[in-house]
Amino acid sequence: MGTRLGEAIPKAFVEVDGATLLELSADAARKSGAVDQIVVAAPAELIEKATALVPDAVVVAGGAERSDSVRAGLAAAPDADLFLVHDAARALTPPALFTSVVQALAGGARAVVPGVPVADTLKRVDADGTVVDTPDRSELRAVQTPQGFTADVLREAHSGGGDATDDAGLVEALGVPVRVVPGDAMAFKVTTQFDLAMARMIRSRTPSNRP
Ligand SMILES: Nc1ccn([C@@H]2O[C@H](COP(=O)(O)OP(=O)(O)OP(=O)(O)O)[C@@H](O)[C@H]2O)c(=O)n1
Ligand SMILES: C[C@](O)(CO)[C@H](O)COP(=O)(O)O
Repeated sequence: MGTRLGEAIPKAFVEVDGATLLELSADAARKSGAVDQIVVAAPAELIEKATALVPDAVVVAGGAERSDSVRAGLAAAPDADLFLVHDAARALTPPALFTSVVQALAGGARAVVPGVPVADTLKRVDADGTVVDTPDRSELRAVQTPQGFTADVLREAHSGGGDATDDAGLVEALGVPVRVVPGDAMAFKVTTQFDLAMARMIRSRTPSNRP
């Protein structure tokens, strides 16, 4: 719904320089050449609009939480061997990142996430706002999407109906190793107005990136 963004419409339908986040994300997947079929999980009342924006996609009704939307997408592609789960909000993701995740899957990994080193020092904080400890940031990665999985792994991870902030979290709970490949700063998630302003500025300066 884009609550943190605070626009009047759901986030995927917000425009950046004439194209919606949804169109930009679908276009990056398409341009990668690594994706055979796009499935879009959209708010139920916006299925028609999503279909008009991404006519080559299968469009399904998403769910209340991210994982519910992923499960709806899984159900719509029963014959897929591999799945890439991508946030519409990461609209400037370079097509090459899709390719690199698929290449890691082709190389034998069953679960792959793009990750970037964290630049800030991170603190674990308790409910009162007091620092508990400082994790060693050299061991930490900020992970992005597309996250790639073999179909059997992603289906099993979602079979219990659980919720997690990313799909890899559900896969980790199965004990399946998750490979990290280098992420890309351009795959940032449009979450706040600052991110949206950044996306608009970047896109207005990179015309070759237009669909
Ligand atoms: N019920 C949901 C919630 C999120 N998403 C996907 O998860 C991505 C990242 O989620 P987030 O940035 O949290 O989007 P919102 O839930 O819209 O943001 P907010 O929490 O601010 O409302 C979205 O782009 C969308 O692709 C989804 O498919 N279904
Ligand atoms: C999947 C994700 O983009 C990986 O960083 C992230 O966890 C999504 O979180 P959100 O709260 O749904 O934006």
